[in-house]
Amino acid sequence: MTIQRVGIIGAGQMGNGIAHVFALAGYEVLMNDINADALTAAVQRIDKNMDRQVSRDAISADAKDEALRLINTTTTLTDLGQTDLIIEAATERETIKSAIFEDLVPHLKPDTILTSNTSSISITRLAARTDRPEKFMGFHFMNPVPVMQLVELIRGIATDEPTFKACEDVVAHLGKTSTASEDFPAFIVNRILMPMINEAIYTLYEGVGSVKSIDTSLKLGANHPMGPLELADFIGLDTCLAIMNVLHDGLADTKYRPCPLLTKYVEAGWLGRKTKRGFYDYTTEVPTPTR
Ligand SMILES: CC(=O)CC(=O)SCCNC(=O)CCNC(=O)[C@H](O)C(C)(C)COP(=O)(O)OP(=O)(O)OC[C@H]1O[C@@H](n2cnc3c(N)ncnc32)[C@H](O)[C@@H]1OP(=O)(O)O
Ligand SMILES: NC(=O)C1=CN([C@@H]2O[C@H](COP(=O)(O)OP(=O)(O)OC[C@H]3O[C@@H](n4cnc5c(N)ncnc54)[C@H](OP(=O)(O)O)[C@@H]3O)[C@@H](O)[C@H]2O)C=CC1
Repeated sequence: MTIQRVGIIGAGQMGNGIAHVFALAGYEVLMNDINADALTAAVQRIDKNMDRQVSRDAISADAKDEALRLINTTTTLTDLGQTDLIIEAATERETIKSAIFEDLVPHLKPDTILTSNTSSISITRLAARTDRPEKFMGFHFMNPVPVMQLVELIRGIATDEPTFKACEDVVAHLGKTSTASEDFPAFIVNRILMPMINEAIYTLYEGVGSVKSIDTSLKLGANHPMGPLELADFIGLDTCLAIMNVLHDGLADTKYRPCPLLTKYVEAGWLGRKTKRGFYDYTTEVPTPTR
């Protein structure tokens, strides 16, 4: 099938990045969020990120204008009924995602492909809540979407080959690279990355090192572009905790136990960059380590 109209659900940091790359590749984008302010902020963020690309000659000013023209927004989920491909990028909570798919399905065309950008949640279980598990799969972008090359594609147990191939072709059309993962908790990237981040938080919790020494160690000692605590703040500590819980519950192994300090930060509402406080304080011009 031809994919031209793409629906994106959730206009947070991932949703706006996904809308950005689809519009630049010439797809019509309809972005949905429960919060109208989130949609306004997402379009402003896309505008700003595209300006940066224009100023660095990565795209032309005309390409930016054309891409912005292709992006529309709505707070009404059922408006997404006529799209060819849906990418759900709402908050990492299974009850939220399941409710979205259940509300949406009766309004979809029969051949619309449904996907989730979930970082960790079972694709098979989400698919089972819809009328089309064979046309459902994981479409996992990395953050920041306009910069990161990878899209992880996840087959649920029922995903059929034409659906997988259609998504593979879309990733190629976006100019990105896909890898295939089977449907196990947190797939490939987060199965490996998130325990590393969680271990960095344990290293802080046990007093082995400060925020600065842990991040500097990994940046200069292992050539990571960001230290693990800086990266946790960038991803969102709520999302990191949700992923650790999916690993812990899904694999029933204590090695995935979320660090109690991570849990405490999330309970405090210290979610990282998005709330201006996490392992760093972002209210100062240069982020300040908090421990
Ligand atoms: C949790 C999950 O489910 C899965 C995940 O996503 S895990 C997270 C995966 N992501 C990572 O690991 C990111 C690690 N960090 C990095 O790679 C780098 O720090 C970074 C690319 C984010 C920034 O790199 P940097 O060298 O410090 O910054 P900078 O030189 O300013 O930017 C590099 C490029 O990224 C762009 N950029 C930076 N931040 C951006 C953002 N938030 N949105 C869009 N573009 C951005 C810049 O415009 C620049 O583009 P050009 O090369 O075209 O000029
Ligand atoms: N952060 C990251 O680095 C990555 C995240 N992901 C995954 O992408 C998804 C989104 O993450 P991210 O963008 O970081 O999260 P954000 O918290 O930045 O954004 C989530 C957005 O979804 C909205 N939302 C909540 N419920 C609904 C709903 N029922 N319908 C429509 N929108 C809703 C939220 O609104 P409100 O704020 O009002 O609740 C918010 O605007 C998650 O599944 C996450 O695991 C994947 C790769 C990387």
